[in-house]
Amino acid sequence: MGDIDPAYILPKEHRPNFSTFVEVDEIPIIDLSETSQENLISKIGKACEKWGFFQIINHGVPSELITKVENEARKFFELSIEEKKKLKRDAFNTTGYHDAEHTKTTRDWKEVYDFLAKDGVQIPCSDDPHDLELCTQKNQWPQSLPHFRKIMEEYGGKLEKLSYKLLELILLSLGLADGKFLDCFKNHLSFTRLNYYPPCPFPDLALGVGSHKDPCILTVVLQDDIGGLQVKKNLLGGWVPVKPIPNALVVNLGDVLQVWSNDKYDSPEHRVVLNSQKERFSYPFFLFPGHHIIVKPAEELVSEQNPTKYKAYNFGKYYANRTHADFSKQEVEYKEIHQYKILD
Ligand SMILES: O=C(O)CCC(=O)C(=O)O
Ligand SMILES: [Fe+2]
Repeated sequence: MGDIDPAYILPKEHRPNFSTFVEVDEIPIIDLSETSQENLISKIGKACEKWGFFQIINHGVPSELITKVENEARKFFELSIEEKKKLKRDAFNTTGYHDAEHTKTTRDWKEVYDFLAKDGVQIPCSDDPHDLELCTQKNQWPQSLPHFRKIMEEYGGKLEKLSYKLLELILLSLGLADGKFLDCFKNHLSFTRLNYYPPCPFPDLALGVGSHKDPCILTVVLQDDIGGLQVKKNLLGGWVPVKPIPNALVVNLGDVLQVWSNDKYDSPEHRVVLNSQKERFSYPFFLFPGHHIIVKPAEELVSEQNPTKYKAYNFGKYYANRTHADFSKQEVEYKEIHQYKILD
């Protein structure tokens, strides 16, 4: 990555201004081994309402497994570009390797590898509401790394289970039944991602991931000790770093929870800033519903005084729109959740 490819250069107003990061360590840390379920739900509810972001400790993902994931991920990204491109993702099969993801209209300075929790699930092939064709998604594993698949499947499985537990607690914090939305997970599109952010010679012009809201239900991320993830907090005047804490996992809410909660909770904007000297790795798990799901506010949270704030939308079509926008600098920005908002 020598000469600056203009695809990476952000519009001026979106460039990171390294002098305006707000150093507060207020993003809540929640201990999942807390014995009082009531306290736990209350802490999670407060964190969701104020930040939409929190870190969890004592989450039950073994540190030996985390070390193995880190080693395998490093080996994967060190493979030759030809090897990695054998697993290249395309607009119709969204799993595997990709080095040209775009957030909004700018290319991200990163390489990714994605694998689904449920191999072989289907998503709509396009976002055209009249096109009913479905595309089958197949995981693509690197043949030259004999332990990679087993380790990654174990990690993905642990994060999936943890995500259900977090969702239950979040639903309880909203006063909803913990089993609500269970029917969403038949053929769900959840996936694990390995992110590799190489050192960047122009960290003031580009981002590892541009400012975005996750389109999923919630995200659980393991990050290394380099730092770079930031959450937007207008009240504090800008971008707040999500500080790496050894053995913690970062949790953030996605757009689906924003809609289900009828705006009681927000899916926060976040981004990843780059480092000119050091590479960074992170390993998120994104909890998604199945493509057939219609997303709309929970009826228990809608009343005459608090009417529904969103038009219902088909998750699969929304997802297909996002997936296709990942590939190029497009004229039209991808769909975002505010476009479904019912304006008063
Ligand atoms: O690298 C990270 O810490 C988070 C990346 C992220 O926000 C994403 O992949 O959606
Ligand atoms: Fe994200």
